[in-house]
Amino acid sequence: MKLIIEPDAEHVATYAADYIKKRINAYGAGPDNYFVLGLPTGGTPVKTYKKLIEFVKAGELSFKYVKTFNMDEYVGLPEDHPQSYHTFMFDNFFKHIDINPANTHLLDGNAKDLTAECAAYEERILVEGGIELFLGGMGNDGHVAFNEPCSSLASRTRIKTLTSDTIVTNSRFFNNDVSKVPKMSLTVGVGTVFDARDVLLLVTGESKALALHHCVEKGSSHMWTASVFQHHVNSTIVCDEDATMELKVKTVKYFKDTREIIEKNFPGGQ
Ligand SMILES: N[C@@H]1[C@@H](O)[C@H](O)[C@@H](COP(=O)(O)O)O[C@@H]1O
Repeated sequence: MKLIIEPDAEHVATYAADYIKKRINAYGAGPDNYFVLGLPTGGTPVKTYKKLIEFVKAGELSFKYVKTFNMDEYVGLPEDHPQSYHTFMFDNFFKHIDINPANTHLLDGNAKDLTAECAAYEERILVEGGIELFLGGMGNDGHVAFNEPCSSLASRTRIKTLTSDTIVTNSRFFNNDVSKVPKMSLTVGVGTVFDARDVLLLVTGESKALALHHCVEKGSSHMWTASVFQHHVNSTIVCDEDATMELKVKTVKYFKDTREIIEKNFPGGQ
């Protein structure tokens, strides 16, 4: 697992958007070769989406041959609810770029058979050849997608009950009224994200510092599900300085030095 430390959230977004642009452009996507991109919701990726939109408007990037799979969705929230992840993705990203809506995939939290919906989602990802790059965020408790603490690190797409911590945290999007936050979600599993050929997680702000410490400096554990990416051959966390507050000075120095040496001498190295 690589750790890239940027000064602030704006630079994290710049790094992430540049990374995604380079990966898509280098892939040589075309009608017979779609780039499959996994996407998150949450406050953290919004700045990255803005920068990707700017690239599309400037003609530097196209989503014509990109297919997307979102990480998760609330159960029982109407698709057109202002806080559904369907609405979030459309408003913050899809409506501004040149993607064919048929190529965007989100779990249906109102499906009659939620278990079948999850199985079909896994199947769809396989049919598309797997996910090339999964962009993600991280919860304050180190969760990835809605894989709350104690989720199996091998889990697949499924129904997941939210912890009270996540419900309270997400109540900021529901007028701070916890009673309005759905208690269940559909989410890709930790294993589903792990299967992506490339994983890029964005972590900003001091509220994520303890989670970052556990995911980078402690052992991999189902208590901090994003820690599993320690075992991934091609995973990167991009964080800001505020998120490093709980890391050892030695760890921060190592990753900063490594980055400098690599960028100078071995571009593309680990
Ligand atoms: N399901 C989402 C996650 O995918 C996201 O990473 C997390 C953190 O969100 P934020 O970026 O707003 O801190 O929130 C929710 O739990």
